[in-house]
Amino acid sequence: MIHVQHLTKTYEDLSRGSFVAVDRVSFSVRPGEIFGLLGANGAGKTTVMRILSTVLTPTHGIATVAGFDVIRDAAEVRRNIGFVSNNTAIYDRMTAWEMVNYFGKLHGMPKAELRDRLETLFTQLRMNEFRDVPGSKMSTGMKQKVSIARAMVHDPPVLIFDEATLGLDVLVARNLLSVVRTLRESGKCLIFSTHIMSEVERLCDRIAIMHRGRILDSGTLVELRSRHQEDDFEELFFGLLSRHEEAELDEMSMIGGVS
Ligand SMILES: Nc1ncnc2c1ncn2[C@@H]1O[C@H](COP(=O)(O)OP(=O)(O)OP(=O)(O)O)[C@@H](O)[C@H]1O
Repeated sequence: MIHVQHLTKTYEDLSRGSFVAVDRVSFSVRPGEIFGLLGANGAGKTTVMRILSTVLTPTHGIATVAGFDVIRDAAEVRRNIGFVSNNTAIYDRMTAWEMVNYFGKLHGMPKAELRDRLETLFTQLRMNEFRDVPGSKMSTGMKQKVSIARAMVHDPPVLIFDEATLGLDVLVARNLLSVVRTLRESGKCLIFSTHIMSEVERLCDRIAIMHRGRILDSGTLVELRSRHQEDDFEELFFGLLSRHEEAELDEMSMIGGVS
């Protein structure tokens, strides 16, 4: 469903010059699977997600979603994905129902089909009790559900969650994770980025650990634990990062020694 191969993104930055934010990243995600991108701030997760949602173009490499190339077939990719982040705009004066309906119309959905879809979504996400509440009166949890419903209105096979639990209280974050699990059961292909280790541990079928634009390792939790002979996931994560940093320092000192 999602195939990413040697994906690279370089930003031209005034202070840093040419900066490689994503460096030859490769992974695949299947239907019915939750793939977790785990990394600290600045690891490059959002950049990968933005490339997959066609907001950014890669500098090198290939990314396809549902068989469509993110550059050549951007419109098809957008039809096949839903994007959920933590800062989706919620319009103060529109009700939950109006907002999701509005996005369905933007996707060109016929009226009757859209109404049925909204009924299904509002039931599935337990949104019926606030379907007529305007954005200005919604709690954070309600807003997050509207963002998810909005991303799902056209029933895309692929859903991208970029740091979607950021700023949510424990209960709301827990609900969101349970929605993500339900989506997996319905066969959706899900990619989920976070810096919270317990979330990937509890939720993701496979995990890629990202640091400074690179994937340091990826696999199921069981595979990662056995490969690194470490049961404590936090220790595993920091061990990987520090070994990577040491290797980079060695590389730099070798280059320094040669020149
Ligand atoms: N438009 C841009 N121009 C220059 N540099 C950028 C731009 N966008 C992101 N970066 C840099 O690219 C790197 C990766 O950023 P990105 O937002 O993808 O990481 P992230 O893992 O999602 O982190 P965060 O959780 O902080 O969003 C960071 O060093 C960031 O400063």
